[in-house]
Amino acid sequence: MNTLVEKLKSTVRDTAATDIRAAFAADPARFSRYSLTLGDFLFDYSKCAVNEAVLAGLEALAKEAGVEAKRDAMFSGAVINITEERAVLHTALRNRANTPVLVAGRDVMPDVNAVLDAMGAFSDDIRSGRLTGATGRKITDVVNIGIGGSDLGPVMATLALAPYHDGPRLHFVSNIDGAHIADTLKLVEAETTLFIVASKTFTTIETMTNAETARKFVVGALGEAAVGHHFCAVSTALDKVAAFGIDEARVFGFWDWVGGRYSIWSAIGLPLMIAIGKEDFADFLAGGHAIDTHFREAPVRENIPMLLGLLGFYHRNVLGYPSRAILPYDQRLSRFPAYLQQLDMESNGKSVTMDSKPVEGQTGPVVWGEPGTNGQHAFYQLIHQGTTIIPAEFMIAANGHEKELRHQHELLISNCLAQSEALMKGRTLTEAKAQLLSKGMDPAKADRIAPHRVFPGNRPSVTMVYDSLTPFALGRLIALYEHRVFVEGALFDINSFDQWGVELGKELATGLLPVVEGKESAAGHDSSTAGLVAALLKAAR
Ligand SMILES: O=P(O)(O)OC[C@H]1O[C@H](O)[C@H](O)[C@@H](O)[C@@H]1O
Repeated sequence: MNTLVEKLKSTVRDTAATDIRAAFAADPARFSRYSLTLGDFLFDYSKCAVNEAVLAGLEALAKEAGVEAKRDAMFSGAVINITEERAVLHTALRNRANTPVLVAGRDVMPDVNAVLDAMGAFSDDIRSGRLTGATGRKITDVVNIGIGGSDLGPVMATLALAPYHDGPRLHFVSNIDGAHIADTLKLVEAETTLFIVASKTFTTIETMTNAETARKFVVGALGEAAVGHHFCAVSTALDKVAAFGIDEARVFGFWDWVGGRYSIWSAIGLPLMIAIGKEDFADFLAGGHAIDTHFREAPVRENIPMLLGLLGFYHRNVLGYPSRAILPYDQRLSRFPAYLQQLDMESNGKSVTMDSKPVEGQTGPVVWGEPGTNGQHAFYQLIHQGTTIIPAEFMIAANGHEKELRHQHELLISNCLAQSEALMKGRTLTEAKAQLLSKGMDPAKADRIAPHRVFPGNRPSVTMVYDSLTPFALGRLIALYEHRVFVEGALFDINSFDQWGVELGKELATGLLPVVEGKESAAGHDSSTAGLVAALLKAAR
């Protein structure tokens, strides 16, 4: 692998691959050469530092890392999450072809379909008012209590699909900060609210604590007997749910082969289904399935998730770029960067190989972003002129949902395209100076100012275009990123499906609680931690 990476570095130098501007000037067919379509989805990677030699090098890397074989192992239900000894089969949840998917020799599709049917029936009942609160009033508000993978997906997708939202209002509580649930409870009435307690493990302290607070809210307003009418749960730990007192008929299960950050397709998607209805939810699943089929079948050079993953690896390990920006020109995708932070950084923020050795080279980059055009007025300065090169990933719909505001959508499109063009083209010193002189500036001043107005250019980006942000398009986009993360993890030779890095902080927080409560001394903690505890206790009222 290392030899191939080194070879690719020389290829980049020898072929001047990073001079993207020159590559465009030399090849009028560059866009058609380095873009792909899948239905109404267009993936343009021509503004990256690639050429035939680089792509051949990346293909060789994929071969050496056995990416295709690893992909096939995932889809076939192999235990690829080796530290937790689990298969990785979120793809089964959106397997609309309904072909058998075997886990330890048993087809899981009947169970998947049974839960989907149960979710559909429950969601229909809530949306139609057949299922009411304890006093017979219709449910008008649903509060999802969950965190991480049990929150970010539903939050992101519900916002993304706002034009399809015709069910009850949705609210999301995740943070242990009492402000989150307190502010949310002010917006709802106990009589007309359904709480979904969403937790894969049903042990997560934030979720369990917020659920208890919600329970008190319901009991305080309507009495203990009302709890059954106002709560339901989503979990893999059915025994623990029973202990919380939620009726079995209101528990929607999923399985240990669904990772938290890959669980939007499972019963964790229940709030989304209640918002948009089961038919639109099925379209969302179908979008994910379309990408699965493409990922499994298309050869590497025509495979969008494969190329996106290879480009990610290339940017990180060959060109040395430490982060990537996710820039949706789609206001309703405003939580997509946050969603991808968990998907990508929790999956690929690792330092140990599948053979339990330290990784050589770099693993996952820092992932961040904001919707355009807001970002343009904030951090794009650094992307254009800073000393760090940040590959940008733009996404834009051909059509907004607001037909009457087409003019605004045209402005949005022109801004999106202008940014990637500016990043690639840049502005030379000569151009900058000529522009100032043409405005009548005196030459000495122009000499002084022009360097500040230079844009280096050759800054890479990909652009993804889709017809409009439908449930299908959203499902496709999420699955595309899931598989890109898979491809990068396969190239890094790490386990993308565990998350031990979140454990230490949790353990220490548990140990610190009695200290913060003033029940135990801070002895044994470092002086900073002890000093901070003392200051907070002193100020506590
Ligand atoms: O769904 P839960 O079991 O409550 O877990 C919620 C989240 O917490 C954990 O700390 C993990 O880092 C996440 O991957 C997970 O999504």
